[in-house]
Amino acid sequence: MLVAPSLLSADFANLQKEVEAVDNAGADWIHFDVMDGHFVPNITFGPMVVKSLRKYSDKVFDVHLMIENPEKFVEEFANAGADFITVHQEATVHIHRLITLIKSLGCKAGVSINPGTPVNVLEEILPYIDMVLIMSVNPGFGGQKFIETSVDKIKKLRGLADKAKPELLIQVDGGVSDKNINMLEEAGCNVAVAGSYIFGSDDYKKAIDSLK
Ligand SMILES: O=C(CO)[C@H](O)[C@H](O)COP(=O)(O)O
Ligand SMILES: [Co+2]
Repeated sequence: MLVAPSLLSADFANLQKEVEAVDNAGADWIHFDVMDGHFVPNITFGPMVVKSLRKYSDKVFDVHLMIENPEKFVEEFANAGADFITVHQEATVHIHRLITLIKSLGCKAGVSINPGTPVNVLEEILPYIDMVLIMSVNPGFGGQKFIETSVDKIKKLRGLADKAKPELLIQVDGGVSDKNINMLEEAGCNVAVAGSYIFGSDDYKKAIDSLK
């Protein structure tokens, strides 16, 4: 299981220190939650913050865009040093075009779906993408309760991916902790995003190790 601490629950006054701390604690990826106050009811940060932190970690920078009009901003995030750019299926009517743009910028492409969106909408796009992000809370905030039906969605997606794209990464985001990680792995998830569980603990290494 790859572990991606979500900076949403980090100390925003000390982001450099927080990135270095989770990097040293064994994080595989660093997860950036970009929110615009339109697609989700919260605002976080943009590409300048990603770029500023790029020099403090060589880990995979995993940018989760929860914004309207993502096509206008992916190039800036690619230039800022993003390795993965994940866009929401619900945020665009031209997902194939957007994926093609992300790949042309030299990034890996992910597509995310909200809890109310069925996995079937992804069937035709799977061959073109590197990762699906299953939201296991409604996007916008850290520290929410895990939505149990997400486990069945992961199983269903793993079944589709086995046929269309066996190497597809399945990422789960929202309410992930040591209580549900085994169940998520059994369902077919291979990247766990965790914000409040890691940054809310007093030992980042112990928290990350418990998810691995
Ligand atoms: O995308 C997100 C919210 O929209 C976050 O990545 C997610 O909520 C992580 O926080 P937590 O682990 O505390 O639930
Ligand atoms: Co996220």
